[in-house]
Amino acid sequence: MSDSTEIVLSDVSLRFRLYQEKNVSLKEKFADLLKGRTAGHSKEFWALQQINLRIAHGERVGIVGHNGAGKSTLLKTICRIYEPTNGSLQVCGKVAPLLEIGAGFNPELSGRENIFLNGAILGFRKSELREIEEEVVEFTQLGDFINAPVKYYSTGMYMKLAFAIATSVHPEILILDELFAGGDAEFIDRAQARMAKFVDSSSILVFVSHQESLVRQLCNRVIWLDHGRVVADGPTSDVLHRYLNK
Ligand SMILES: Nc1ncnc2c1ncn2[C@@H]1O[C@H](COP(=O)(O)OP(=O)(O)OP(=O)(O)O)[C@@H](O)[C@H]1O
Repeated sequence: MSDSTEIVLSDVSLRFRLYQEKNVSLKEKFADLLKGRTAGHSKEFWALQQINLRIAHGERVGIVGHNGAGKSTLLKTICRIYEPTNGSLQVCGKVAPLLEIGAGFNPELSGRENIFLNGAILGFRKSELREIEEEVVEFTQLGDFINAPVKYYSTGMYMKLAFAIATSVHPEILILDELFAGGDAEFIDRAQARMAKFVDSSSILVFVSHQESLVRQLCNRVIWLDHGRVVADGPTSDVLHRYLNK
């Protein structure tokens, strides 16, 4: 694992266009046409605004903020699912995103087959995946369900499999969104222990959560987002203290 693993965002802003359903009269349509405006009304919305961040090797970063603050959008931008509208992004290191349960899974394939599919999407070779296959199966504790199509899995079962894959292939950068939502208490305990091991291998972790205790436990740095802007960035206890007493 290289020491140069890092994520750098320079002045990153991201704009969404919200298309609005609106009943437009024939007269308005005609006026739009004459003025050269296209049909359909859109409103611009800046989900991220001038974000400057450097996340270095060994950092475990928690992202906190109100609903709609831009946390998931920030993760998706780091994973290159969204292209910044302005600014630039540099990511050095292999990224394993664990963003939406079931993303990168084929519902018709079994859990075991999805280890290979999901692993390949994460950029790992078949031989590397064969080495981790049994360990992943064991961690999920899915029993015979591992050979059943994942379309029959519950949310919690999906999550066990997705989490086990993402944390067994030893990515340099692990990106997690609300990781433990839907998991049972026993799984959460085992997942946290596994996570601590992953974090000890000194990669980068970027973790979005509304669960203060998890952020406190896993992260050594916290970024507080508010309406798409960074309002605080620093040691976990300092930023959480400010965030919780806002
Ligand atoms: N694809 C999209 N198109 C348009 N708007 C979007 C899109 N994705 C997110 N948004 C909007 O961008 C804003 C930020 O959303 P985001 O999901 O990043 O928030 P969040 O901080 O993760 O919220 P939560 O804590 O509720 O998960 C919200 O207002 C959301 O409605």
